[in-house]
Amino acid sequence: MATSALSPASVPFGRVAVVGAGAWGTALALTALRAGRAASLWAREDHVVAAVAASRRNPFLTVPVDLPAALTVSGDLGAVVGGADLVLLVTPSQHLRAMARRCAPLLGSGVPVVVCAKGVEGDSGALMSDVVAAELPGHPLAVLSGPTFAAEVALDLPTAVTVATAGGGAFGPEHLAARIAVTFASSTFRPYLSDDVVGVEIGGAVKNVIAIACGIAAGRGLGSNARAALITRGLAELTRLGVALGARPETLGGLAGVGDLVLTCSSEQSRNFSFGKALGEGRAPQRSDDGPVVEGAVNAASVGALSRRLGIPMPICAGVEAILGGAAIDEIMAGLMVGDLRPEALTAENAVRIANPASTDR
Ligand SMILES: NC(=O)C1=CN([C@@H]2O[C@H](COP(=O)(O)OP(=O)(O)OC[C@H]3O[C@@H](n4cnc5c(N)ncnc54)[C@H](O)[C@@H]3O)[C@@H](O)[C@H]2O)C=CC1
Ligand SMILES: O=C(CO)COP(=O)(O)O
Repeated sequence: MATSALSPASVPFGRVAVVGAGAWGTALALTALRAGRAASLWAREDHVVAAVAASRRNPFLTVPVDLPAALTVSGDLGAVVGGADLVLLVTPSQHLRAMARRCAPLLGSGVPVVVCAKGVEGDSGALMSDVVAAELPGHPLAVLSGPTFAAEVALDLPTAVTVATAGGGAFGPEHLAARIAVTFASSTFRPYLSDDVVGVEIGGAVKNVIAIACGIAAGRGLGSNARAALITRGLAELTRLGVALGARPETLGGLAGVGDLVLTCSSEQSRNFSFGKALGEGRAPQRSDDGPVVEGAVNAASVGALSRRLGIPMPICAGVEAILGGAAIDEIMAGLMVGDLRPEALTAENAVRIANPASTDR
């Protein structure tokens, strides 16, 4: 069993329940098991429970990894979350509220909940942590995010993540983020701690939209320079939105911002990037409600609505939203190259300045 070098004095949570047996929930359950915890996984689909029972494989996981017999996979939500002392919510963002609501009467009193979905709620523009706080009052909250292709985590390849909890203060051994970190830490899975929940969440939600933009550019054959520009100016967009919501700019320079942008915007392993690439090539990307989630395709609109409500200019995200609404790709991409020439704004100080709604910085 791998051991943790991080916060060795923290007591790990012993029984981890994972709600959502998609690729990421499955990989996180495996990570908990590898770190020496008991883990159980709730699957929404009967066929997933049946497939695991028959072959120890989950069809949502695209790599051939056998799930150990020690991993309980069940469709009985109460049985999965009832005995847990830590619960991970890993459903797509647009279904997270309903899942949290279903969990409410089933969770033990005061059991901490970790948000692992990446997105902003459609109607409300709420962050996932706010959604869960509203549905599960009395349960301490954390967010786990970062550059983490589920397939690579399932294959036990080296990965670093950020675990964020609100409230600040020193990360002593009793701190929730420290306890969550040791629960999952191993020689191949390294959590870092943060007290900037908003920054970590905004990074994860917005990078999916930027990844679609990068995919579109790749599909259109716009080259590597364009991709680097989209990643960097995408970082400016998620930084200014995050700062407007109270995040610290340096959080967006970390794993949950730059780290996840670099990963998702430069690999066809990313569903968001691949979705964008198909669009850029003029193909209709395949998507279904029961298939792999493409969060950016849903979140382009929710991020767009939130940015407009706050008066934050996010032209790349707005461009993706417009393309998904039927606008001509070439016109939108060309539109990103015009406008007043202005100082580049990416530093902490500038991020605060450009969070000013009066700015039209691109
Ligand atoms: N796959 C990855 O590499 C990573 C995914 N994430 C995030 O994790 C979240 C879950 O994504 P994946 O595990 O990749 O999903 P997936 O694409 O592997 O599977 C789809 C999931 O959606 C669930 N689902 C579909 N309709 C639902 C409904 N009405 N209610 C509840 N659940 C429903 C399915 O049961 C299944 O678990 C997303 O927010 C994603 O952005 C985060 C990091 C890595
Ligand atoms: O969030 C992810 C990696 O950190 C997964 O990205 P995709 O959903 O684009 O595959």
